[in-house]
Amino acid sequence: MAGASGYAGGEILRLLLAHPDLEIGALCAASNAGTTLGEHHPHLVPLADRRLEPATPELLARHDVVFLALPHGASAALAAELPDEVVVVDCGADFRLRDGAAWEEFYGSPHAGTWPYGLPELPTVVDGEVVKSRAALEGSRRVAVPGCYPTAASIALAPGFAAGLLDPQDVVVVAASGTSGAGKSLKPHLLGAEVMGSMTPYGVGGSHRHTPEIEQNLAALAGAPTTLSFTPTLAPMARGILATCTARLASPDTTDEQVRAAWDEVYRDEPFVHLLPAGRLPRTADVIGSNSIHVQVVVDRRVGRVVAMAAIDNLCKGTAGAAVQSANLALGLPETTGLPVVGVAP
Ligand SMILES: NC(=O)C1=CN([C@@H]2O[C@H](COP(=O)(O)OP(=O)(O)OC[C@H]3O[C@@H](n4cnc5c(N)ncnc54)[C@H](OP(=O)(O)O)[C@@H]3O)[C@@H](O)[C@H]2O)C=CC1
Ligand SMILES: CC(=O)N[C@@H](CCC(=O)OP(=O)(O)O)C(=O)O
Repeated sequence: MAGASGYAGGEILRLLLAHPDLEIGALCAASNAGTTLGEHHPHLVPLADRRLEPATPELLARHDVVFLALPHGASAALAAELPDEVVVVDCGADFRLRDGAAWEEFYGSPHAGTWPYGLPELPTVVDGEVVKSRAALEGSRRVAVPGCYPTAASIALAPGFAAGLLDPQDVVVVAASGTSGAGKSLKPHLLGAEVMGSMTPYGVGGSHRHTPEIEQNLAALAGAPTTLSFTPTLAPMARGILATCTARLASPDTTDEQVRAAWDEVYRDEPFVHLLPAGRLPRTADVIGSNSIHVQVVVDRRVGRVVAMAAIDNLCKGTAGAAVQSANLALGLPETTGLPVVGVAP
């Protein structure tokens, strides 16, 4: 694994320590190569004395599966040097977008390509048919793990687009994230004094790089371009994302029962997506430490909009859990192997 000293890398290792079929190989980093894992992740007790090594393709290529948990742009160069037969699971953004122009606009560098999208339970359209994204992950040697906000927002809204109930124009997503979403490197706006007791919007005005990723996921289902207003917000908590998403009903005649049935049909058999009983609302506190997504959907009849909400742990289902779930599919293992459905509460 590369990026072992970071937040996403640490969470992947926490999950792998409980995985019955995967053995943890080399632990790699960059500036922290030579230090022990325990200096960065004291909670990973069984691995505390393991020394971090430089992330070279030669070392990583000796593994059956390589998890890359690196800053954007660093994965593509490393992945290009790994053999085709190695399963490479990239937690970064490098291979998530299909539209190269959107990549260049939001990331400001040349587009590296597109890999199967590591959100197995997301419905998508292939050859005119709605299928789950897991189909493309089974046996794949490459996986692009989604961004954390796109995971929450896409799962919240997808059933409405899959069933043709929603208007793809004027979709609005406002989502709050814990600060671990920003990674471990020092950033002045993430100092305790800045974050504690305060919520702050950022990436406003359509500038956040997850905007085209959410649009891509929804447009695939809507069969038409989607226009999205996305506003992320920093919340004073370490983990968790709550996405509150609204979209116009395509027809005012759509009943509440039809809306609920559409969401129920898509997620009824999903082990990690839980459509909450009517009246209960998703809370980040209920999913921390788990690979679960809690979803609720209601109709705001006054304005003819659906309000779809999802809560995830950004580090688990939002990154590391999706990475391990996708690796399971790539390797032909049961998809849920080693992944917690139950969180830590209160
Ligand atoms: N945090 C989250 O909630 C989510 C994160 N992700 C994605 O996961 C990836 C990792 O994020 P996160 O763990 O938060 O980031 P961190 O900043 O916490 O960790 C980054 C890791 O990458 C290593 N690294 C940095 N540059 C290089 C390089 N050039 N070559 C090899 N290793 C390098 C660092 O090593 P060192 O310590 O030695 O510098 C560190 O281990 C990112 O792409 C992020 O977007 C995706 C979804 C959610
Ligand atoms: C709170 C916070 O800063 N969150 C990160 C998103 C983290 C993530 O999932 O995204 P990537 O994998 O695309 O980096 C951000 O807004 O940049």
